[in-house]
Amino acid sequence: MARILVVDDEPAICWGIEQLALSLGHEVEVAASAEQGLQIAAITHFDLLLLDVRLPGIDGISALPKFRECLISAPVVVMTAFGDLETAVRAVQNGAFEYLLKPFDLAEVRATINRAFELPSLSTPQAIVKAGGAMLGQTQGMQEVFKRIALAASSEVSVLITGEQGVGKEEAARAIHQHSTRSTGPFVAVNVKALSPTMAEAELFGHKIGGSSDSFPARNGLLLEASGGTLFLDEVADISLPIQAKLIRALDQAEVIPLGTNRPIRTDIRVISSSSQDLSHRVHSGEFRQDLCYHLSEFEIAIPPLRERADDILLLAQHFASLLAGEEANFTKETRDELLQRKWFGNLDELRDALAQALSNSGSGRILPEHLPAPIAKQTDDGSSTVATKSLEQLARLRAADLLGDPSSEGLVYERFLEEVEPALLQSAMDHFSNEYAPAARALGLHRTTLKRKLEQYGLAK
Ligand SMILES: Nc1ncnc2c1ncn2[C@@H]1O[C@H](COP(=O)(O)OP(=O)(O)OP(=O)(O)O)[C@@H](O)[C@H]1O
Repeated sequence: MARILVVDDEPAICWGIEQLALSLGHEVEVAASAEQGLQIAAITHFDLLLLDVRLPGIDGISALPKFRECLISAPVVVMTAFGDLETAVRAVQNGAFEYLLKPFDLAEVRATINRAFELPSLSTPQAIVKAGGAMLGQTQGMQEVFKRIALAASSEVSVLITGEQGVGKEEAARAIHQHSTRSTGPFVAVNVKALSPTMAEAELFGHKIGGSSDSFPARNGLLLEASGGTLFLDEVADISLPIQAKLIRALDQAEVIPLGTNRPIRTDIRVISSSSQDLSHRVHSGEFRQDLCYHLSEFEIAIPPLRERADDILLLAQHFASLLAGEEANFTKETRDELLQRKWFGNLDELRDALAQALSNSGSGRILPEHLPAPIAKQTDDGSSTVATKSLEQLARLRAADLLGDPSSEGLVYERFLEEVEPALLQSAMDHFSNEYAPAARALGLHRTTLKRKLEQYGLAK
């Protein structure tokens, strides 16, 4: 049995947690403000504190250091409905071991209480955290990411960040570095895909040119450059097996042996990696070393694709447009609807690029749907691409905008537009029905002679 203090000004939340904790066999006291909670904590021993952020009087995070003095090593769970990266980092910095996002269900609270008493290795935050962080997100999915970034920043464990291309993996890695004790050291990002196969080893581990075999390398290599800071291995799944073997050795021993030398040099690096592929699949298929996979993924952060955090789309669109144009963009209702209904298979990269193009097409800050480029197609497993919903409509809009803006098309826009799309449709129908007019005409809903005439007109008749 443990003693739990719940500080929240919402009686219903206190009651719910109290009932749950009692059913788990714990004792509970509740307080409606930080001040009241501190008075109770000063005279009673507690094993766990559940602390709300928004409270009347002192807010929960500002009160955390005082609670820490009373509670000494007891874990603290911060509860908030207003999580952003900054809140998460401050919570961890001030001694919280986890935070719960409101609204939460009781199963989550139960799991959190149980975890608190297990005291995982990340429970002792050590970071002196810098303020700042340019990552935006108000959806549950991103709040969870912020929480995990904050936890990762407070420790030295290796981190594997997973997610589709363009979801913000590098941004997350930078945030971890920036909020960690290594923030004054270098952040060295290695784009593994871009490493030339022949030079990869030299680029990573350094090399010397000529001279005696134990002289200092002529080039330091990226691992040494990252010493004292963070090494970010972008798309780590693409590292070749021979380099994987050298890398695991370097990380295990905390030293590198530059090419052409036999003298190991000590390193002090924290590794963060990213992958848009499932690393465990690569392990199973023998393309990735299991020991390296373990070494790199002591802690994992999965960033959801943009289409699964639709409530962040407009926030991010406005953010990118302001960054690009230097002022707030004006999205019409149709544009907002269009932004919201797209799948964004290229994630934030696609959103940012689409806005850059839209701003240039619009010539002003007022962005209409036809200013946006066609959506990126989704890659299927066989490498081919399926056109994303509405991309045809978008292409049509773009082409229509071109024709409408061309004075030589005056009075001919409809005809020219049809001339561009009709042949493809007619030809597809003919191909599908092995050049037989009757079934093709039936499927198209045209008279047979009309189909024949149109095919002749476009020079497609057989
Ligand atoms: N939460 C966020 N808030 C604001 N901007 C973000 C956020 N996440 C990412 N970005 C921006 O979105 C773009 C894509 O992010 P990033 O390069 O980190 O993605 P990635 O997953 O590493 O991409 P890739 O798989 O192509 O390497 C960058 O311009 C980055 O600054």
